[in-house]
Amino acid sequence: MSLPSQSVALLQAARELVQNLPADAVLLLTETSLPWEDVARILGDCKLLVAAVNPALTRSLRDREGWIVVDVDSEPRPTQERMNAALLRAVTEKHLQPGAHVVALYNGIATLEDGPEPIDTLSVIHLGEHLERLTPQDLRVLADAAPLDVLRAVVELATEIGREGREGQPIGTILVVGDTRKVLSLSRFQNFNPFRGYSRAERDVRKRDVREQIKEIAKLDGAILISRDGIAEAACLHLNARTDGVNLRKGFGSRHLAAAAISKHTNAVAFAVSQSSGSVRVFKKGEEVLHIEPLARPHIWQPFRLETHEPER
Ligand SMILES: Nc1ncnc2c1ncn2[C@@H]1O[C@H](COP(=O)(O)OP(=O)(O)OP(=O)(O)O)[C@@H](O)[C@H]1O
Repeated sequence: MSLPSQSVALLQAARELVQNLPADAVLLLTETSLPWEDVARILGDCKLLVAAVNPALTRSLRDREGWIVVDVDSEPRPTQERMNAALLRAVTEKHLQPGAHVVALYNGIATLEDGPEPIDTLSVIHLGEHLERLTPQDLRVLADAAPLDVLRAVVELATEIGREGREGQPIGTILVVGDTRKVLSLSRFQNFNPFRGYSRAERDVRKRDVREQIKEIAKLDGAILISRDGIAEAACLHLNARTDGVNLRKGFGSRHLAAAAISKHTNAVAFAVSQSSGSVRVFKKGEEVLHIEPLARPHIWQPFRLETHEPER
């Protein structure tokens, strides 16, 4: 197998951009297997991150010195989202600095129904302030509330709810993670619990399809409670923790206040997704410890810049 000439040209362009801009790394998001020796030869000493839809494609690369395999889930999702997820993961795993410049190669123009497609697009991505907000240290601040993989899944869920809304409408919610018994004792159900009757596997937020279901549930009024091992336990909760002594900056309303208060009176962390801005604020012990501006809301979040270059023919 040899590299198609278009891929050769794109890889050469990526290498030149890394040297001349300069940029920090090449991110290769591939849907097909590639002759990796050729890729290595063309990219030379560029730092390379490889993310593949099918994990079998990158299995042989895991032990390769200097190459970094970034895991992305294999569920069908738009390329832009997959790339954002790969970049976010590369940052949280410390392969990239939050302010890094990355040359990304991927298939941006789908021509087949659902078959794997060759890379055809090159983008220069300047990771901006939105990612600076989400370093591994930040996640570690939350680490005693739940294991890292659960926190990552909840961060992803919260930012997606903030970014996407539902049926074209922005939505807000509160996701409370951990200390379930105490949280329930300080809450009341506003409606039937929609998670009732489902198995643990069907409520595990580490699974993408479960997160998709939860996005639907997030439309309902009230908070969603997730156990520290990542199982969605309850929704439609009105949080009743006392709010006196909770100091929030001006401009926050009752949703953020309720999130801060529940985190003050329990060992849970609370993610408030703002309906008005799409931002996610995480509270622990009554204080805001993390602020995440969702990616790919380009009309609002200017720091994320994307420049697309067509390959020269
Ligand atoms: N104690 C609570 N428990 C659960 N949800 C609550 C609670 N208080 C308010 N909410 C939710 O927050 C909504 C009102 O949000 P409000 O605009 O007052 O807050 P906010 O902090 O400004 O949030 P946003 O940025 O989303 O507007 C309510 O409709 C309800 O869904």
